[in-house]
Amino acid sequence: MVLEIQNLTKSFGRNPVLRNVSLTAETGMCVGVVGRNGAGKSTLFNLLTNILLPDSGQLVLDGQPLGETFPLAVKRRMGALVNQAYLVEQLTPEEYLQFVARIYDLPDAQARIESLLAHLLEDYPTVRHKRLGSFSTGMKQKVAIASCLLHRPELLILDEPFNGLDVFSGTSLLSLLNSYRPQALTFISSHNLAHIEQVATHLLVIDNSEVKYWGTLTDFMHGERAVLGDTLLQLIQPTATASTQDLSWLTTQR
Ligand SMILES: Nc1ncnc2c1ncn2[C@@H]1O[C@H](COP(=O)(O)OP(=O)(O)OP(=O)(O)O)[C@@H](O)[C@H]1O
Repeated sequence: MVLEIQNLTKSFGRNPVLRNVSLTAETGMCVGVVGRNGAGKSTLFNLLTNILLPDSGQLVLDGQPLGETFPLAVKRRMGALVNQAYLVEQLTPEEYLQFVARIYDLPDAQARIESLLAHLLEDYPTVRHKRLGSFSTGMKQKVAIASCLLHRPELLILDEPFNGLDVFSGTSLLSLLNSYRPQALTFISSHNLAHIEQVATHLLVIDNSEVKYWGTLTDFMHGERAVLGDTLLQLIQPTATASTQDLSWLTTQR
């Protein structure tokens, strides 16, 4: 799969969020999308999943422009965790994934469902009969991630998948994503740059509505064993200064 993002531009009212975002990426790449709060990462993911329409620009998949409404056949090739993970809270995790399997027309998904849930939810045997409404934030997140992977998507879009995950679950998800990487083109965002470093092959840095960097992670780090966060700060906040706000009312001793 080859995805071309061509000059995507999006504003909300008078607020330009993305300007002329362009790149070409293909199966096997994992693109880490990073930038400050409000930089436009989720907006980009919403454009990639047809939740939002661009003001201009387009997406081209394997040479075919996707148009305003992505064809169903294209949507079936995608798996996405965007915005707040939405689950049917009355269902157990297994029932929910069976529901997702039906949407994707997967007749024999039971073995997949069992193995994914058992991998992602370490206490699966004890929680398997509980309704999702009673799950913790992190447990819900893991079920949502399982629902994105069930149909083996060729385009995997994960907006902040590590949110709510404990250190063990985060490590387990990293290993799963690294194993799955050759099967798909993955876009992933995270403010935890240690996670991005461990999973991304490529980096897309968005700042001030524009692409500040697009390329391999290795090139971004100039081939050095630098810390990704430091290199990123140099790029998007070269004259970083401490806040000048007077917060002594908060920080002085009582
Ligand atoms: N539906 C909307 N209507 C109006 N403005 C929006 C909408 N969605 C996002 N925005 C604005 O677009 C900008 C980019 O938001 P977006 O959620 O894409 O940022 P982000 O990079 O994902 O941020 P974060 O790291 O905080 O999750 C922000 O200024 C936000 O206020």
